Amino acid sequence: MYEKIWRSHEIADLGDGFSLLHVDRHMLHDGSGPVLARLRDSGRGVSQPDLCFATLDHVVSTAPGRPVTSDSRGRTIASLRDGVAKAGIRFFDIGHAGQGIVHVIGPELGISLPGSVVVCADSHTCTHGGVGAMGFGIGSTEAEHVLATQTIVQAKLRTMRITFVGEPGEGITAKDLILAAVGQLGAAGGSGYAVEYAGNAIEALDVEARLTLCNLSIELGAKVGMVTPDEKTFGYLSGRQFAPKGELWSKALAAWRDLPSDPGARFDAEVTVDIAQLKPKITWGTSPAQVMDIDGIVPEATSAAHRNAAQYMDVIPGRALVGLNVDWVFIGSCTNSRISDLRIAAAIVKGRKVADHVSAWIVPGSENVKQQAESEGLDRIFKESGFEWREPGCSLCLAANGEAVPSGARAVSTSNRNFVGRQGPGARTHLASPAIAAASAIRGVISDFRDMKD
Ligand SMILES: CC(C)[C@H](C(=O)O)[C@@H](O)C(=O)O
Ligand code: SF4
Repeated sequence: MYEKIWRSHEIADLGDGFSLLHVDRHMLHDGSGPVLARLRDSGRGVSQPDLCFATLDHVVSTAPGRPVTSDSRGRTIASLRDGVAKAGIRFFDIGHAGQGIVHVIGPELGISLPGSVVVCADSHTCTHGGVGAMGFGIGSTEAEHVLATQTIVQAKLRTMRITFVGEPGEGITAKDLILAAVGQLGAAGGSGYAVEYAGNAIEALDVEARLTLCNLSIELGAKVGMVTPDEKTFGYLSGRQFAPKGELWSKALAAWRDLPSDPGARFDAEVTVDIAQLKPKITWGTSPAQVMDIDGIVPEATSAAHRNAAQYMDVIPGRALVGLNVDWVFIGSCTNSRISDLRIAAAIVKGRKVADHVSAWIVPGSENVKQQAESEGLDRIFKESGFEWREPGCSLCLAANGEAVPSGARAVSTSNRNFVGRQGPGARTHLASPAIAAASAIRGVISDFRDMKD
């Protein structure tokens, strides 16, 4: 599939493994203002503004009323607004339909399509592979090149297929599958590869779960992660705002049906992940690869890095995580902030109260997710139980917006990175699924959720 998409976008073979590729969709976020300004200052224009889509997500406040939380953030926001207005780029501003985390709105609005090349100056652009797009993160110089030419120079990646074997057990979600893969392969195990996820368990996932799965490809080191588009994908995209319509839709469908890897296709690497005995996962350390079963024990230290991670996280090798006091719970981010994630969390939270000492936030991934959740009454369920119901954005995922987990506090977070200081200086992050996060908010300690469903 990667080869097919590559070939259909290759404009020129530049030698030494590099090619010039056509870019179908360029997503911009609030880091993109300076790139637009540089392009302007160099006297060049945006070649195809219709193929660019901009939103605000990283630095905007998710508090009601959207306060501007610092002068520099205010300037960042103003710079994007100014840049997209001058370039004539479609822009989803805060408070407007369509706004949200860049990797949530791409698929949701039908901007990212099967077989398309989607780029964004953001490492989690691999997320768009959940609908069968070849999405990858680029640097800001590359983004400038894309704006000027709607093309990009890339080196072809090697291909890896990760096949999940076995039937997933009770309560296993896409987050658990991908954390298991990251744990097995390591944080650099997919480095240099475009990954295709395969197996019955992947086919059984709904489209939003496939987006969650592909989202953590970069935590494997893989720039690209994809799931074969199928009837579920087409059903999901049909009728979305920017998806093709009418005759174009029929033509697109015919092309998309040719995308799956041919039977017998050879991959540079084949990996299997056995999920027959898989348990819901949670990270104990400061890398997404430092992951364990929710009912397991923190592994014994094998290296200085391991000891440092355990020390930073204030966890003890050989002991359980379940039962450890939790101060913060964050349900959000481009990993797990879609409507299906909020429904899972709401089912656990309903009729229960968040523990008194826990600050618990729900940050919907987009305006559309927020509105859908409100139309289903999920916001009331969350608010009545003591969660904060926030505006869409990256929020506590990276703490670049005036929102942070305090130093020394322990958070259960549905995001994708648990690096030192990621959610705020000194903050301790355990990555897990929305179900584990919701259960932990209610009990006030790290919790399994499998005994909590109604
Ligand atoms: C700020 C942005 C460039 C960054 C990324 O590239 O991924 C962020 O989204 C992240 O998740 O760390
Ligand atoms: S939600 Fe987090 S991971 Fe996703 S784009 Fe925003 S900061 Fe990056």
